[in-house]
Amino acid sequence: MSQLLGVAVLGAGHMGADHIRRLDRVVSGARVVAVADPDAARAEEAVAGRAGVTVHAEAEAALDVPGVEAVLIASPGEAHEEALLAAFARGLPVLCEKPMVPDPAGALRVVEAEAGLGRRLTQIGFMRRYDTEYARLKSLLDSGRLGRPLLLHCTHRNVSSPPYFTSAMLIDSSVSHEIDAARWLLGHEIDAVTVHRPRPSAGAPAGLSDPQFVVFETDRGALVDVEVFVNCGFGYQVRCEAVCEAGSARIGEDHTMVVTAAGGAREEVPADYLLRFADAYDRELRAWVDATRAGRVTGPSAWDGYAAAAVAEAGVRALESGTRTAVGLAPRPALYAEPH
Ligand SMILES: NC(=O)C1=CN([C@@H]2O[C@H](COP(=O)(O)OP(=O)(O)OC[C@H]3O[C@@H](n4cnc5c(N)ncnc54)[C@H](O)[C@@H]3O)[C@@H](O)[C@H]2O)C=CC1
Ligand SMILES: O=C1[C@@H](O)[C@H](O)[C@@H](O)[C@H](O)[C@H]1O
Repeated sequence: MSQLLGVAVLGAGHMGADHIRRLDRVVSGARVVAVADPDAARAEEAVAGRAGVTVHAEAEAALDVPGVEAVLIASPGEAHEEALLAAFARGLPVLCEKPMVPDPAGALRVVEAEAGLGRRLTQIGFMRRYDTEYARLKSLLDSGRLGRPLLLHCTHRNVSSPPYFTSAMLIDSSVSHEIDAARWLLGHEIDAVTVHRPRPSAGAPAGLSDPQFVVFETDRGALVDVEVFVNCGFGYQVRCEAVCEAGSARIGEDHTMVVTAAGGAREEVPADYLLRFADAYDRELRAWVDATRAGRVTGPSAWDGYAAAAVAEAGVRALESGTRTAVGLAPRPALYAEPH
């Protein structure tokens, strides 16, 4: 491995451009070597002013650039399976944005391909695991001081959704974070989903079922509810309260500054995930670069990516049918025997 980990970034949109900036300016130990995006203007804009970075229309061309030692996938979810398999074929470690692969059959093919290699190469971009508040909640639950967790109440609000957003994406794009966070915080698998739809907000695009109220049942008897509202109009809010046998713990309420002036107080609300989770993305990439340089793979695994896809797919079916829907998970390969 060279002194600075050479990274190819696939996809130079919102997340890709932000990760390129992060690899270049925030995280030490890595350098961006190649960027691929079919939108050449976007790729050029993302690498502007950076010497020694090549730009490509095809993902595989970027992977084959000399000096590429690892891959960061930030293309749309539908492109992830092909990119992951191409990285595996070259033995390259990967940080793949969520959703790992949106459809569970494709996600399982990725798991099987990695298990076939006999070693982990993939870390999935579930950045909440690197957020200070989530990490503190996880430590508290793991300590057992509050007894067994019984309920998680979650809120996930975005100011507005992108134009391509569908009702299913509230679950498989947005709630995918709560699916992973719940599995990780509780150490349980999710085995059933019910989705309730209140009347849609007048602030949501016509035809979008927004907000939604999602209820997950876990294999050890806990319940997780998620209010997801992606056109709330007022701010980016991600909250979670764990209710346990001997107490409760709440995160996501005191993240920003409170400004007191002119006889009143005003709490700032972040506008989007890039602001709310800025530190978490930094820590996520630092952990990935450090582990990769040390020849290790840590963090959310391809199995976690598959489990999230399977639960989300059951959630989308529950949304469409209006009924409680069971989640079917394939057997977990030995490679992923460690707890999530
Ligand atoms: N962890 C998080 O909080 C977030 C994660 N995401 C995830 O990041 C990924 C990218 O999302 P955004 O940046 O918001 O989307 P975006 O639409 O802003 O950018 C995607 C870029 O990928 C390019 N692209 C399309 N096909 C490609 C291919 N085959 N190879 C390389 N590039 C390709 C597009 O031209 C576009 O420039 C998605 O998986 C999304 O779910 C997005 C927002 C937040
Ligand atoms: O991952 C993300 C987006 O893709 C998704 O669309 C948003 O709802 C989430 O808040 C954000 O974290």
